[in-house]
Amino acid sequence: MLKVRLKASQFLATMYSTSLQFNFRTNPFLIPQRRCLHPSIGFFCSAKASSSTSVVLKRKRRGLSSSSSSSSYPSPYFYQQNLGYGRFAYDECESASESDRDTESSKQLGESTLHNIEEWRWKLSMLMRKKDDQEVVSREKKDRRDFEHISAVATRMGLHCRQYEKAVVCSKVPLPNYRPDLDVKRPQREVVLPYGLQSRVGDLLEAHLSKKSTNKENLAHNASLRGSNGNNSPNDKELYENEKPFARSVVAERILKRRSLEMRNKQEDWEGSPEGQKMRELRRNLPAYKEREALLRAISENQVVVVSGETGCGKTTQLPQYILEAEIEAAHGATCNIICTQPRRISAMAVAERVAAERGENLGESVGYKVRLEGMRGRDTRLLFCTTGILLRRLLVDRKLEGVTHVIVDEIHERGMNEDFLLIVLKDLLPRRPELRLILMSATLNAELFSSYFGGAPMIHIPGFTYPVRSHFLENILEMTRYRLTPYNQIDNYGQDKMWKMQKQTIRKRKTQIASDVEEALEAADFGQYNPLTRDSLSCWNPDSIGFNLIERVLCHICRNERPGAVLVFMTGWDDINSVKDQLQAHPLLGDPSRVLLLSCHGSMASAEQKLIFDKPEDGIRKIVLATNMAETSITINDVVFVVDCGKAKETSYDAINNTPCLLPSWISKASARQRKGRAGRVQPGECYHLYPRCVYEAFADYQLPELLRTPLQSLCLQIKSLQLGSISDFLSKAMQSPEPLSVQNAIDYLKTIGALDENENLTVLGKSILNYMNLHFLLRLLHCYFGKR
Ligand SMILES: Nc1ncnc2c1ncn2[C@@H]1O[C@H](COP(=O)(O)OP(=O)(O)OP(=O)(O)O)[C@@H](O)[C@H]1O
Repeated sequence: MLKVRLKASQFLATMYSTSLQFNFRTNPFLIPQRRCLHPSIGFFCSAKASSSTSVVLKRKRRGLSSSSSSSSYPSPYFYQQNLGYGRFAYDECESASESDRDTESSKQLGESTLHNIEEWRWKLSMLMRKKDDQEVVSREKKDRRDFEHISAVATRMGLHCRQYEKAVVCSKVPLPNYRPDLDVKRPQREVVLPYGLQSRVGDLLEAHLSKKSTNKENLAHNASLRGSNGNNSPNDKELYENEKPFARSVVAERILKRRSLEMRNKQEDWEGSPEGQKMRELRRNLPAYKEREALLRAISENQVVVVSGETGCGKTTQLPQYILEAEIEAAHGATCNIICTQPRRISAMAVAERVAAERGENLGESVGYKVRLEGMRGRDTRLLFCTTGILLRRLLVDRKLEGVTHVIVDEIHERGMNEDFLLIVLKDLLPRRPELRLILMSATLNAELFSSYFGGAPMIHIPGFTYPVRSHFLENILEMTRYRLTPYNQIDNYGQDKMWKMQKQTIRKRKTQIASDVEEALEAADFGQYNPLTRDSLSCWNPDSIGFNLIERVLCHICRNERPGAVLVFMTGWDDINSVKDQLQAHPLLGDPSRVLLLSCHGSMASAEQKLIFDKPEDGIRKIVLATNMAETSITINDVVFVVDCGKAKETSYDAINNTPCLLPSWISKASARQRKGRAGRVQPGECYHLYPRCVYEAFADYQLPELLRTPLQSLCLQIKSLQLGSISDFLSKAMQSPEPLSVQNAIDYLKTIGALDENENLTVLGKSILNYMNLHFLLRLLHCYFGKR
């Protein structure tokens, strides 16, 4: 017994170190739908208004008339609508790679913490400029002096500013004494209804209302008949009961037909308008357009189609739109229901926004999105962009995806855990839903693998299109910048956390296969054609460091010598981003807010903050975005001309020495490097600076190993049981690339030995506690992120 307990506690410790990974990435189902964790954690209590730092409410875009609010405070209805309460049923967990958030630097006693007043000025001037936006909400910790500072800036700009407990609001309209949406003591909570129930209630209500009016007409008609024919006609009850099934289906049909025709008229109006024609012209220039008919034909003739499209070809923004347009043209707009999954929140939101704009609509009309804690979807939304986790969560309560006509899974080449899980579940579903269409989209050319998994599904390839993007590898960068690498200028400075991070840098040195390949490639490389300084530098290049100083030098080079345009820097995680940002802020050029706007983009940031990366800075200011691999796929930042790629991303792997799983930076794949490069050149020519030599790039794997194969199996098995996906080995054997059966069996045996699974492979109380413990750790981590405490 003692032995078992000991093992269980060891296991818990192991889980503790990895729980974030599994809660976020692998198990979107585990997060309770009730999201209010603690009254003081505003961002968990509601949707939009709950972002941790700033939120911009868009009034007009959500269909509120501007007249109702030009001078007065918005009604509670406004907040109800704008905050998205009760509108969406599904929630999603955050991916681990996006969630490793570090603490904010601690405050100095008695000193104002408002180190980012320039950022505030910029945010407020953006607010002034955007006529659709009404206010900025910040939940960062502030004291009275900070508030006064912000309030003074806002007042000078003619804005209204108020503090509601921990939140500060700057608004174009006068603010009330009390804001229910910012009340952390009595937070408004989202009422979560399962999707199926929501739509059933909607349909029943609609049918009921239409039937009521039909019945009224019939009753009037019968009354007149009775008046003339005496008592020979059927009584009212009989009439009502006989009519019921007939009326319901006919009424529903009529409503759907009417809506479909309305959608078609609206689409035709837009296509005929000058703006619509201009947009059409732009869209026609994308390579996907040439394949439009072939794609639509393949989709109508086959249940599964695999589309491989290189970066910039238009697969993400165009293909879902082609299906929607075709359905609307065929007057089936109101009956189609297309779901397109994206691996990340930011891409789901940004793509939905772009597609809505291409259709001349506001978000929430025919195109919407749903991501963790927020979304925008209306009655007529027929094309919904959501994260993979959201769809998985829906599948848990709506196993047949009732009403859904098309599922599009984008960026499947990334082979994240959620995507692989989703494919197993969808493959199971297809025979039970023969009319459902599944379209798999991959950015790169590994379509055969997916096609054979789905029984030889047809493949369509779309060539990519980007404006020319020049690649510069480390050797060229060193020549260009004349920067000299020494053993001493490659130690990344993580500020306060230096000791801890230094240990982490040592851990990085433990060799993985790819690290050995990189070393071999470096040994075999011949840099003979480069000048001696460059050769010296290359000989002491440290592949284990991210290279903060080199990044600084490259950014300086771009700012001083290159044409205007934003820079997107790919880092590995929140800790790197923060440390580099601190370093850059201390630099005379890069830290000068009148010349450089420094922004970060990371998975644990609020969506409103993430979206700032799409805004254009003022003329003469260069935008530099420090992002994780979350900005790698599907998004287009219009003004990005330069990409800086550190060549690494965080991924789960085993620390073989401690025998614990961990999330550590490792080399990316060639596919990822191409995707990173592809973020430049989407609307104009660009440059990509890879901070590693070309020979290292050649040593990269073509694709990253699927997360399913990198993830520790014990926790994976527990996840499968908690999701009620049947026998663990049966489920895993259905994966596109399943783990070794022996390893699966060992993991199951281990879980049985410690008592997490019983003899029949059911979760025991201990197993459930482990999962809850993992959730608890997840919550602690969130609290830690929110309050900035270690
Ligand atoms: N927000 C935007 N603003 C301007 N142009 C855009 C925007 N979004 C997309 N585009 C244009 O549409 C093209 C296709 O974008 P899309 O996201 O569909 O590409 P993709 O084929 O999915 O590539 P990737 O997988 O690399 O994201 C872009 O290269 C760009 O020219």
